[in-house]
Amino acid sequence: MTPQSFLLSAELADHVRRSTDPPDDVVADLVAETAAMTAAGDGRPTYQVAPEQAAFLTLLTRIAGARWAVEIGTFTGLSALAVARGLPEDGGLLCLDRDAHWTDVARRYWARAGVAERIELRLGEAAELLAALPVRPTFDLAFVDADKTGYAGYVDALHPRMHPGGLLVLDNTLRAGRVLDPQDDDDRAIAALNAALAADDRFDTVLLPLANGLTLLRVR
Ligand SMILES: C[S@@+](CC[C@H](N)C(=O)[O-])C[C@H]1O[C@@H](n2cnc3c(N)ncnc32)[C@H](O)[C@@H]1O
Repeated sequence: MTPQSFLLSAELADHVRRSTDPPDDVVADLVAETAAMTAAGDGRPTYQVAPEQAAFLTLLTRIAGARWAVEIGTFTGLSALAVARGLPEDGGLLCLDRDAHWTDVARRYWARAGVAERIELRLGEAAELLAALPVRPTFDLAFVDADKTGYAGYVDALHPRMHPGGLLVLDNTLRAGRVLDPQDDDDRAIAALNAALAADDRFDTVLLPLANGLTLLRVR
C-alpha cells in the first residue's frame, strides 16, 4: 500500500484515513495479506493503492456513471475491487496485468467481495493486450497503474477506446515529488507526460495531489 502521501505529515495522513469511509473486512484483509507478502519480498509495499484512494476510486466510478471500465496494472486487486464496487450490476471491468501469481490473490478477494462476475482478467503485456482490443469507444473509465514508461503509450491506446466524456485516471503522477528532479527513467517519463498532458487538447486535465499524485483526464 502507498504508506501515506508524501505531501502529508503522519498525523494528517491518519486524519485523512479517519475522515474517509473505513475499509470493510474484505479490504482490510486484502491490505493485510498484501502487506505480509510484500514484507516477505513478494512485490513492493508501495504497489497497492492507499485505502483512501480505493474509496476515492469507488466514488469516482459512481460520479462518472461508468458502466464499462478498464484497468492497467492490477497486482493483488485492491484498485480493481474499488472500481468494480462503483459499477452497476450489469457493468464490467477488464483488468490487464502480466503477473498470474499476484492476480490469483486478486481473484480470491474479488470472489469474496461478490464482484468477480463483473471483472475479466487478461494476462500479458499491457501494450499488446490493449492493441488487441477493438478500436472503438468502449470504456467509460480507465485506471492506469503499471510501468511508468508505458503510460504515454497507454494513454494513446486508450483514447480511441474511450467514450466521449470518459475518464482516464493515472496513478503516481507526482513520483513522491521527483517529477521536479527526476532520478530515473520512470521519473523522467512521468515528468514529460505531465507536461505533454497539460497541453493535450484531447482531454480536460487535472493533476490531483492525492496519494502519490492522481491525474484525471476527461475525454473531450
Ligand atoms: C503498482 S502495481 C498495481 C497496483 C494495483 N493497482 C493495486 O491497487 O493493488 C503494478 C502492476 O502492473 C503490472 N505491470 C507492470 N508492467 C506491466 C506491463 N508492461 N504489462 C502488464 N502488466 C504490467 C505488474 O505486474 C503489477 O501487478
